[in-house]
Amino acid sequence: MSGLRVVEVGHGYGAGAGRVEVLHDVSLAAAPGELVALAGPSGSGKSTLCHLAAGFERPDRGEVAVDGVPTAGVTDWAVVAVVPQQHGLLAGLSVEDNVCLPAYRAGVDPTAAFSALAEALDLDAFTRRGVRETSLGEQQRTAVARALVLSPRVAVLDEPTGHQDDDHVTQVVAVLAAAAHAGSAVLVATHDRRVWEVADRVVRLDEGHVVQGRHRA
Ligand SMILES: Nc1ncnc2c1ncn2[C@@H]1O[C@H](COP(=O)(O)OP(=O)(O)OP(=O)(O)O)[C@@H](O)[C@H]1O
Repeated sequence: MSGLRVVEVGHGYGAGAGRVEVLHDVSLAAAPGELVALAGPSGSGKSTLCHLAAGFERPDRGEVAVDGVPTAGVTDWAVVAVVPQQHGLLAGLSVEDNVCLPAYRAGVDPTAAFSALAEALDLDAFTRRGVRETSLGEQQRTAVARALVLSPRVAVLDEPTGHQDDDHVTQVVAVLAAAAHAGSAVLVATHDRRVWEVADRVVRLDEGHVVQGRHRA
């Protein structure tokens, strides 16, 4: 199956008595063109699942793959791109260079994608500024733009609206929906109902178990 596939994943941290089992037999999928929201209480395992989906870690058990290839071996942001909870921007670079970095690395001209994302995410007023001289919300939107600049096959976003006001939440949600509409498989870990409302599916985690899925009415 194409897109993101998580099959019977178990994952934890530490060893011996201090071992914490975080994910238990978790399966989910995001097909190309689908926006899947990952919901659940704090500590339920959303970020852990995002890390695995992004390929930052290899699952202890089960499989996490994009188009059949384990994400842990994928470094190409045209295949899997991510917005980590802490954004992961390069502090020494401008907003524009952060957004365009995946394109520079891939040898792709980012001009058209950058200007569309900068306008859609209200970055235009500070694109030449260093990211250190921008607000946390601006940094978060910069990280969203960076994840989408190559129109990745899979985009994984951890709480991408957490630092946004209402108007900017609307912009981020619209950009994520547009990315899915354009063919990306989009996985969004979020407490934000406004993301759940546009999602094709909401997968809920509780203590590392999938407890329900909801198809949009
Ligand atoms: N490196 C680690 N070592 C040990 N335990 C960890 C580690 N990372 C996460 N955990 C634990 O795993 C559990 C799940 O954490 P995770 O960050 O995935 O939850 P979350 O659902 O994203 O929470 P939040 O909504 O607060 O961001 C928590 O109990 C957390 O303390």
